[in-house]
Amino acid sequence: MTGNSRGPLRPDLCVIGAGAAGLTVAAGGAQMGASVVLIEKGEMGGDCLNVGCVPSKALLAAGAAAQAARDAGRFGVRLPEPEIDFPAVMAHMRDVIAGIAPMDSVERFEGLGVTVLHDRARFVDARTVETDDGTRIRARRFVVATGSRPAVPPIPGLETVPYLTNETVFGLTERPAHLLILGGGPIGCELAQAFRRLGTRVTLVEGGRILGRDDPDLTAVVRDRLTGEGVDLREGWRAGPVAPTDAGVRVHLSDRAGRETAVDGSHLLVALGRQPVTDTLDLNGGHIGHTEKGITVDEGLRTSNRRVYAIGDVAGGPQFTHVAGYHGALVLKSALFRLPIKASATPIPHVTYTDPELAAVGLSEAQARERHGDGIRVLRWTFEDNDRARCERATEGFVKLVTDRRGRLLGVGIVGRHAGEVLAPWILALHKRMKAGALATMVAPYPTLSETTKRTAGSYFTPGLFSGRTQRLVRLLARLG
Ligand SMILES: Cc1cc2nc3c(=O)[nH]c(=O)nc-3n(C[C@H](O)[C@H](O)[C@H](O)COP(=O)(O)OP(=O)(O)OC[C@H]3O[C@@H](n4cnc5c(N)ncnc54)[C@H](O)[C@@H]3O)c2cc1C
Ligand SMILES: NC(=O)c1ccc[n+]([C@@H]2O[C@H](COP(=O)([O-])OP(=O)(O)OC[C@H]3O[C@@H](n4cnc5c(N)ncnc54)[C@H](O)[C@@H]3O)[C@@H](O)[C@H]2O)c1
Repeated sequence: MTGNSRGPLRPDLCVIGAGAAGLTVAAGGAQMGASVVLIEKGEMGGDCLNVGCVPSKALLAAGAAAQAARDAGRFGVRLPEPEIDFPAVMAHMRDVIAGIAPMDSVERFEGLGVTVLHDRARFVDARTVETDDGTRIRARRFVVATGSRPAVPPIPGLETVPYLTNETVFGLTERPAHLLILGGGPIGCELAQAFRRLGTRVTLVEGGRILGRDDPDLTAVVRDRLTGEGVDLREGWRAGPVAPTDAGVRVHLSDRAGRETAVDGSHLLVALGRQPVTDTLDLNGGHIGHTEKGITVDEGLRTSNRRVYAIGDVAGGPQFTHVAGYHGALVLKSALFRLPIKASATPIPHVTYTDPELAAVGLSEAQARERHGDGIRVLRWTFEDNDRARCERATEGFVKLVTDRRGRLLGVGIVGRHAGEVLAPWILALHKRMKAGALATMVAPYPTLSETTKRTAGSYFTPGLFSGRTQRLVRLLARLG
């Protein structure tokens, strides 16, 4: 780097935001020989580590431990109702974060040679970024990776009650008696199950249907489990005016038919989607086009300013940590090696970590019908037909595969135990544009949940394999001796 204390810093790469997206670029860039300035205004690691994936999965794990004790009777192991030490659960969650944090720390990044500035950044012109303390950076390329924050819609009265979002819920010190959750997306569903299993009464309000971007056949299984475990699920009800009560908060609900009702709780969690963090960047000053959905990028993740990339949640596409990391790797390829990149070149999987998990990659049945008409094939294999699932008494769920008429894989959805892990070979198969035969002919170890993969793919061939034609051929060959 050729910067000095008076002039601007002049790195090869200036990365704004140290979440999953920005850290991927900074670590990879520095290790590949580029000079890198990384600017972060808050905590290293961004949302995923501090207020997102990691704490939510740690709470789900604590909830799963409690539920395992409740369900142990099925195996002939009888345990009393588990006692939940909520402060200890939260300490477990913080300990998990603390264990991962060194990977994302200032110390590690400085050790890699990255210049880390703990400050807020904004564009002052098309090729200069400035931090609040006045440090100027004129980089060869900029990468905006400022992420997203919870969207808080203008629900009347919301400002009159203390409400939680993902930025505050993991800081609770006492277990909520009755948690009202607005929004049945991945955040709402995961936290509803985690808190319910940890002994909180939970009411989940969703204006449409839960996990609305997923195949309804798959979400039905998650719905059954949530309600079965006692989550009071109000689908089809939109949250309206909110008001404080003596014991907490009341939310008025209305449905499409114009009916009205209300729900009361001790705490309110708003999980109604995300909004990109663009407001303090002065994007217009940097000649960077944007909408309320995020920074506008092309297939190569470039903004309207050719020096500037935008990646991760702020780029307005699917909002997942693995997408942020994927974007980061692509940008390194483009910015450092000048190679062409295409963000849509590979299918993006997603997993919701409820129990049972819901995992999917590629097209859903509805999307496949829209694109390919009725010539598609839809194949299923249930967890009930899997011996490992039976041994573990986890027979809820199924694999749903969609292929074209020639057996080329179009998409797969799995709802069931460890669905996110079972999805892996399907992701590879879709990435490599394989046909069902490739998975049907592999040997899967017995008894594993992964046998569902082989069986589902194999069912593509069942009608032909066990047909009258095959039977006639076998009899003919037998007669020939
Ligand atoms: C509760 C919850 C659970 C989730 N669970 C999962 C999951 O299980 N799996 C999954 O794949 N995804 C999950 N996600 C989504 C995932 O957290 C995000 O997709 C991911 O964190 C996006 O990474 P990012 O780097 O784009 O943004 P972020 O992680 O938001 O990082 C952006 C960083 O930029 C900084 N910043 C912003 N503006 C400036 C500025 N002007 N100057 C300097 N710094 C700035 C911010 O402080 C922040 O640290 C979850 C999200 C939530 C909220
Ligand atoms: N496991 C994971 O990968 C994971 C987990 C959590 C979050 N995330 C990411 O974070 C994103 C945000 O999650 P989210 O759950 O906050 O948002 P979301 O957009 O997925 O879900 C918000 C839900 O709120 C509902 N809604 C909106 N207004 C409403 C109202 N007035 N009343 C009732 N319901 C209303 C919508 O119909 C929608 O279903 C996800 O889309 C995902 O990209 C991923």
